[in-house]
Amino acid sequence: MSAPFVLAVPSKGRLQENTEAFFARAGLKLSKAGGARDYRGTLAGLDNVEVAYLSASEIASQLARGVAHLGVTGEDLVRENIADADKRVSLIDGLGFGYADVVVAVPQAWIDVRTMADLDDVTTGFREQHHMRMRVATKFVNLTRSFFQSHGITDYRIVESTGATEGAPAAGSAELIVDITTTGATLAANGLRVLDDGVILRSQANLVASKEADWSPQARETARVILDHIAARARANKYREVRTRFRQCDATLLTEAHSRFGVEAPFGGPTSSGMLTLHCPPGQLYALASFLREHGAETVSVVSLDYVFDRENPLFAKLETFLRQ
Ligand SMILES: Nc1ncnc2c1ncn2[C@@H]1O[C@H](COP(=O)(O)OP(=O)(O)OP(=O)(O)O)[C@@H](O)[C@H]1O
Ligand SMILES: O=P(O)(O)OC[C@H]1O[C@H](OP(=O)(O)OP(=O)(O)O)[C@H](O)[C@@H]1O
Ligand SMILES: [Mg+2]
Repeated sequence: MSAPFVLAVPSKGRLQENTEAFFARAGLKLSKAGGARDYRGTLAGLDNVEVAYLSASEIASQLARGVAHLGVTGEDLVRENIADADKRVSLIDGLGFGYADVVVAVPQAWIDVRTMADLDDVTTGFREQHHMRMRVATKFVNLTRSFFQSHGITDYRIVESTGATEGAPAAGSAELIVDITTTGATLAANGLRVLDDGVILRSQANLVASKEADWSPQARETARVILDHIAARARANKYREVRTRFRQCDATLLTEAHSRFGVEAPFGGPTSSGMLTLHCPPGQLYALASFLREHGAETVSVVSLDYVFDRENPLFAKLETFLRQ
């Protein structure tokens, strides 16, 4: 039997729920054979796929090492945990959940420190006054180092923190922090404020491919099938299907509809009897329906799409390009 294709997904919390829902919407059902406590699962209909349930940071490491072929994890963890990330993994697609910003935050009481340049100014004075370097509490050691370096800040020291980082300044174990924030509530509750240019990374959950994994022809075929489902669902989400039929419907009208409403005509222009199927961005539906009726349509129907399978699969194309590099 050939080696399994490994898909690594988050094992807990909102990331797990969102990941399962995301795959389900794409028609790919994840299931844990042994129930909730099992850390191995399957993907319905794809026998050679092994689903590995892991922590989000472990997923980043396994992708770097090639233990998993594809995985779902946050971009922040990819950039923090994988040196030379763009060579070793490819961010195939942002999944629209798990949004979090990695930020530099200082005590609100530091009214003169609004920017990274201000921070640079105070670090030197701090060192002279306190005979130690300013301390930054974070678990994002690598992201912090490269961001501070890019701003020319060198007079600081990192204090590694694995939990309750926002509490470090009040507890006296650091002067400022680098951590993730989504709503900003935790920072505010701890009397902290993000510097104006202090957003290091805007992260979200991504579908990530590993370069090092064993990309046998069978593994590539499995990836193609998975990415085909995902791309078909993504394409379906972007549009609603609009149908109409009226005599005056012609190529000129279609050109105008395309430029005004961003519609696509996936099956070509109107037939000789004026039958037309369009794919229209959801926000433009009413405007399009009004336009078509103004030009002679009696009826315009609109339906949601579940999947749109195109011959071209941009996600698989991206994977292939990455594996060739
Ligand atoms: N409000 C949030 N809190 C924590 N993580 C979030 C939040 N919003 C999005 N994320 C993302 O979720 C991922 C972290 O998930 P999680 O905390 O489950 O993993 P982990 O850090 O590996 O596990 P653990 O916290 O048990 O060590 C990161 O990519 C992070 O950006
Ligand atoms: O900006 P906010 O919306 O307040 O979110 C940010 C906070 O949420 C997370 O903690 P969480 O409580 O999820 O626990 P975790 O660190 O174990 O993931 C994260 O570590 C921050 O502390
Ligand atoms: Mg966490």
